[in-house]
Amino acid sequence: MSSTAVPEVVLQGDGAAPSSASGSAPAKDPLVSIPKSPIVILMIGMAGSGKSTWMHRLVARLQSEKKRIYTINLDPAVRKVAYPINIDIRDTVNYKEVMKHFGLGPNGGIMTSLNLFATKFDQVLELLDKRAPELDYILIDTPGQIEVFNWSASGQIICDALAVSFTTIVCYVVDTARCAKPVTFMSNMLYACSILYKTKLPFVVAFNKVDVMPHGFLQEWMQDFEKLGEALSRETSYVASLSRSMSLAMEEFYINLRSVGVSAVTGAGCADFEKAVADAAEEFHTSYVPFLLEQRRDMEEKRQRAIDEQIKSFEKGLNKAKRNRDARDDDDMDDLEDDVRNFNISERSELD
Ligand SMILES: Nc1nc2c(ncn2[C@@H]2O[C@H](COP(=O)(O)OP(=O)(O)OP(=O)(O)O)[C@@H](O)[C@H]2O)c(=O)[nH]1
Repeated sequence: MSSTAVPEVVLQGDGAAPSSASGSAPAKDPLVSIPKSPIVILMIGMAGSGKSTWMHRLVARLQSEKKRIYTINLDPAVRKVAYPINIDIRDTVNYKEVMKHFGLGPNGGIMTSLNLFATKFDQVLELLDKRAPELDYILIDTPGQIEVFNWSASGQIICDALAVSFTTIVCYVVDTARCAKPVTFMSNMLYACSILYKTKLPFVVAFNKVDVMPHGFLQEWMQDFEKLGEALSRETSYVASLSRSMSLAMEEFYINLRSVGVSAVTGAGCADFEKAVADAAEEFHTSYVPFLLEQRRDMEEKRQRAIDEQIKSFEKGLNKAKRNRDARDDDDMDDLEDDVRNFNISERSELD
C-alpha cells in the first residue's frame, strides 16, 4: 500500500526560505507565514469533562459575535452532537464495524478508528485549506479516550499536521467538581502535562462546570504547591504520597499555564476564554513557530513514519482478524480492507 502523501508545506528544506519557481525572489517560508487566522482549537479532556457541551457553547457564542466557525468531530462513538458539524469522523469510519472486524472492545474501537482516520488527515487539511481564508476559528472535538493524545500515534499525527498549517492551540477541558479530590486533580494535571510536553502547543486549561463548583481552589493549588501538599496530606493512600512528591515538579508546568473558569451550561467565562485563546495564539507565533523551524525535518520524518507504522499495524490487525474468521465472512472482510485503504473524507454543507 502506498503511504499517504504529506502536505507540501513541510517538505521544503531545513530552515532556509525556498526559492520561487521562477528562481528569482525567494518565496516566503510557509512556516514563517502561517496565518494568524483562523485559530484551530483542539478540545482535549477526560470523558465527561464537558468538551462537546463546551464546543456547543463556543459555537453559539462565537457565531453571535459574527465570527466564522468551522467544526470537526473526531469522536467516532459520540451518539448525538448538538452543534452543527462540517467534518465528522462518523461519516467515514464506522467504529462498530471496526470493533467487530478487528475484534476490539469500545475503547480499542475508538482508538483504532481515529488511527485509521489520521492516516488520511491530509484530506482534512486540503478541505481546511480551501475554507481557511473565510474562517476565524476551527473547533475540533476529540474523544474522551485521552490516551489518543498521550500514547497513540493519531494524536501526534493530527496535532503536527494542523500546527504546520494553522495557528493551533489546545483547550484542555477539566471537570472542576471532579477535581475537588486532590489526587484526581493531580492525575488530570499529569495527563495535561504529558500532552503539553508531547505536542509543545500553547495550552489553555478550561476549568469547566463552575456553575456547580467555583474553580478558585484549583488555581490556588496550581499557584501554591504547599496548599496542594496540605490537601494531599489529608489522604494516606499510595497515590496521595506519590502526588505529594510530584507536586513540586509540577510547579514549572503550572507557571506556564493559562487557566480560566468556564461553564458550558451557563456560558460563564466565555470572554476570559476568548482572551486566553488570543494570548495562546500569540504564543504559537512567538514560541511554537521558532521551535517548528528548528525541528521541521525531524518532525516531518516522525509524522510520516507514524503514518506508515499505523498502516502496517492495520494490515497486521486485518490479517489476524481474517485468520480468525469463517470463510463466509470473507466478503465482509474484503469490504473492510477496501475501506481501510481507500476511504475519502468529505465535508458536510457549510454552517449557517
Ligand atoms: N452543570 C454542568 N454540566 C455540564 C457542563 N458542561 C457539561 N456538562 C454535563 O456534563 C456531561 C458530559 O458532557 P459532555 O459535553 O458530553 O462531555 P464530553 O467531555 O464531551 O464527554 P465524552 O464525549 O465522553 O468525552 C453532560 O451531562 C453535560 O450536560 C457545565 O458547564 N455545567
